[in-house]
Amino acid sequence: MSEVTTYTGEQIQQHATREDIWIVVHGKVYDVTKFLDEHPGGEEVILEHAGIDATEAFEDIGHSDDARDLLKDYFIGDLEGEAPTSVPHTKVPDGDVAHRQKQSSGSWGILIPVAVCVALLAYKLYV
Ligand code: HEM
Repeated sequence: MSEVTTYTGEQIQQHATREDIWIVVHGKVYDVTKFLDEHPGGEEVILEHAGIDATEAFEDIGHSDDARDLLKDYFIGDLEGEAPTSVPHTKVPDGDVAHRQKQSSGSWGILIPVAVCVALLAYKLYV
């Protein structure tokens, strides 16, 4: 009898990106990274459940028996403990956020001295 690997909710949450995506359906863990492109319902609906429990969504659609059979191809192990219902971190990488903040403060950083210079020039010219 072969042992089935088990994964905790925390481990599953680590796999929540397009390049590495796990979902939970009925207490089983699936690595659907390679299936994203092939999903007849589109990748967006699967991405929405990246790293979390997708059982309800999977059942709500009323997937066919073929779809249920397909699940087996992506099975990697059983869920241990509670299924995650959300991913703790934002899907936007930290670097991106930092980059955007830097950019906006950068443009203000230039605008303020320019405004001061213009005001000084205007003062010198007209007073
Ligand atoms: C590994 C997991 C999944 C597999 C293997 C799978 C498989 C499939 C398959 C084979 C179909 C074609 C219709 C059918 O045979 O039922 C389908 C359609 C669809 N799936 Fe999935 N699916 C998965 C996960 C999900 C999830 C998590 C959602 C979330 C809502 C979802 C939403 C849909 C939708 C909206 C359609 C289109 C239904 C339609 O156009 O009638 N699927 N899926």
